[in-house]
Amino acid sequence: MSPTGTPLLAFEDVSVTYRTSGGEVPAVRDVDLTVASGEVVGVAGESGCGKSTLASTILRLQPPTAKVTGRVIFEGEDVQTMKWGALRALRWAGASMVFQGALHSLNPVQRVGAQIAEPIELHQPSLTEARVRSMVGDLLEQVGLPAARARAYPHQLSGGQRQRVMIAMALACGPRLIVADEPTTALDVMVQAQVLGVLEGLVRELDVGLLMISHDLSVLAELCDRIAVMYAGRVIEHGPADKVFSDPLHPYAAALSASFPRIGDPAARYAPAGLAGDPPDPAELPAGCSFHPRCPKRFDQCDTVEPELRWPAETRSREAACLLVGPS
Ligand SMILES: Nc1ncnc2c1ncn2[C@@H]1O[C@H](COP(=O)(O)OP(=O)(O)OP(=O)(O)O)[C@@H](O)[C@H]1O
Repeated sequence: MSPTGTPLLAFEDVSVTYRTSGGEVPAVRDVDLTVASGEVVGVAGESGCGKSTLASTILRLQPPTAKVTGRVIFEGEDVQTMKWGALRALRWAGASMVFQGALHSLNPVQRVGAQIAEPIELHQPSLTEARVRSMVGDLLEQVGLPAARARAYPHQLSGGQRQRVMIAMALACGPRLIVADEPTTALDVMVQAQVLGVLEGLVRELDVGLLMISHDLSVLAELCDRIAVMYAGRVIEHGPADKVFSDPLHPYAAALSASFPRIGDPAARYAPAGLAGDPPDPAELPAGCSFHPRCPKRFDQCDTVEPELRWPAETRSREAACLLVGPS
C-alpha cells in the first residue's frame, strides 16, 4: 500500500465479456484484487480461465470486442476511462508488461539495445543518444547480461537471455508496476528459475509491484506474497501464497497445487491432479458452481448454487468460493 493506504493497482468488481459471432463470452467475472508497491501477487489457473484477459485491462490493451465493467484503478485513476494522454504516460512508465515467448515479442531484425532504448526515447525524447545508450547498458547489467549484449540480435541470444532482455525493456522507464504474463513458460526449469530470480530480485530492490500470471502454482508459490486462483473467469481462492499452495481451501486450487511439483515430466506439469475433463467454455458455463462437473467433492447443492468468494471465519486472510468452505 502507499502511505495513504491506497493500493498501486486495484481491480474492483471487474468483468470482461467478448462479443463474438457465437454470442457473448464472459471471460472474466467479478474480480476484486489489489497489488501494493513492492508486493508480488500471482494469478493462477489453467489455460482459458481469463488470466490474460484480466491482465490486458491494466494497460487497456483488451481488443475492441471486449466490454469491461467494474473499475481498474492504477494509482487512484480508472485506467478504463482515463484520457489518451494519461494512458500513454501510464504505458511503460507507470506499468509495463513482460509477455510469454520473447522470440515473438522482440523484433528479429533490430539489435536488442535499440529495442530497449525505444520506450526510453518515447518517454524522454530530450535525452542524448549517449545517455540512452548508457541507460540501456545499465539495464542489461541489472538483469545479469553484459552491457555489450546490446549489440546482439535476438537470434544470437538464448531463450533465457531474450527473456532477460524483455525484463530490461519492462524496467526501462522506471515503472511502478510490472505485469508478467507467463514470462518463463517457454524456458526449461533451470533457466526459468534464474529468470524468475532476476525478476523477483529487481522488484523487491526497486519496490515495484509485480502481478505475475502463470498456470504453474508452484512457480507462483515461490515468488509471490499472495495468490489468486482463477477458474472459468472468477477468482475462486485468494490468500497468502504459501497457504494457497500448501493448504488450499478450494478443491480446484488443491488439484492445481498437486499437479506441478513433478519436475521432468512436462506432460504431467500442466494437468491438475485427479481432474477429469477441461475447464468449461465460458460461453456455456454450467449452472451452480462452474467447477462442479470436475469436482471430486461435489454434492447436490453445487449443481445449482454458485458460491460466493467469502472469508472463512477461521482463516481471516483467506477466501474461497466453495460451498464446503466457511459458513453457507
Ligand atoms: N479476443 C477474444 N475473443 C473472444 N474470446 C476470447 C478472446 N480472447 C480470449 N477469449 C476467450 O476468453 C477466455 C479467457 O481467455 P484468456 O486468454 O484470458 O485465458 P488465460 O487464462 O489467459 O489462458 P491462456 O493461458 O491460454 O492465455 C477463453 O475462453 C478464451 O477463448
